[in-house]
Amino acid sequence: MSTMLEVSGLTHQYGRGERAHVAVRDLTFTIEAGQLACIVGPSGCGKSTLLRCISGLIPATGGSVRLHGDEVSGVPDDLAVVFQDYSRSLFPWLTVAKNVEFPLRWQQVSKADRRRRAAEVLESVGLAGVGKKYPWQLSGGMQQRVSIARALVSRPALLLMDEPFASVDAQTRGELEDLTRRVQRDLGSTILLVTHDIDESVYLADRVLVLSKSPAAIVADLTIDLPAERDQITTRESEQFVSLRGEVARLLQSPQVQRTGETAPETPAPAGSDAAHGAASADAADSATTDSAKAAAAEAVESPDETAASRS
Ligand SMILES: Nc1ncnc2c1ncn2[C@@H]1O[C@H](COP(=O)(O)OP(=O)(O)OP(=O)(O)O)[C@@H](O)[C@H]1O
Repeated sequence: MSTMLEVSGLTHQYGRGERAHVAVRDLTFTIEAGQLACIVGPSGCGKSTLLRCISGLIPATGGSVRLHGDEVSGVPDDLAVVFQDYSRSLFPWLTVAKNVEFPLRWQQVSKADRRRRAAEVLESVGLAGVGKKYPWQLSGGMQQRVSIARALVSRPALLLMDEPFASVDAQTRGELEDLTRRVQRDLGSTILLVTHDIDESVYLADRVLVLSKSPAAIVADLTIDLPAERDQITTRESEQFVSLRGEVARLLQSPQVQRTGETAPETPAPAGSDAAHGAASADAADSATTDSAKAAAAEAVESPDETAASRS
């Protein structure tokens, strides 16, 4: 697998002087082409800031981001973002088809090709035949499908998703999760998705990165070795799923996460170094990441006082 995204020593500080706030500090990791990685972490730890830096919407104040080897400085053409708030992402005065075609207007794509590609991608997200409607004529879940279609129409090298299913009901959320995995498999997309939902991260991902409190540091990088074919009922009932979700939940309560990145240990060797630099085999990375998770979980169980103290 080739490296799609390389984040090295990424730091972002909002403001200056006394008002300065370091949201992420010295983050290093890579995402391989075709991977679906999820980021989880406490509220306010810097997840959205990280995605904004990766997408070039805001500049890093330290370190670098590379997309297939090219340094990101501004929003790359072959990167797309899906935000939580679909109602503010779509243009209400444009039809669904025109919304989806929109990113292609700035590319050398003929009108006929734009129409064909929009229709194809709408079909791939289960919205064949709704191109002539307006976004406000659709349900919330359908509108988010339109946002996903619009993100996919330009065949991005990297798709970033920031809490994409947080504003829809539980059943729609499950459908959109399955859609995301299907799209990733069918199109070979590389996806980095932020979520607050532990179960969702395990269900969706090939890999889960757990961040500490702000400024975010990577506390664990877990390989999710569930079977590729996943099902909302049987996968979530499986022993492997329950064990993995427990591992992520314990990590999120561990002192390592509850400390801020100021005091957290450096990016853990398991995934931050080996997997990140492609130096280790998948098996080695897998066992190492699991070990780091177990160590953090053990720490959480063994030092409840410290956990409580660090939360206060
Ligand atoms: N434009 C901004 N100016 C100043 N500080 C900001 C700005 N945006 C975010 N922050 C601060 O940076 C920190 C990280 O914010 P960010 O939104 O990245 O966290 P998050 O993990 O995505 O949060 P949540 O999980 O609640 O969505 C927070 O303390 C936040 O208050």
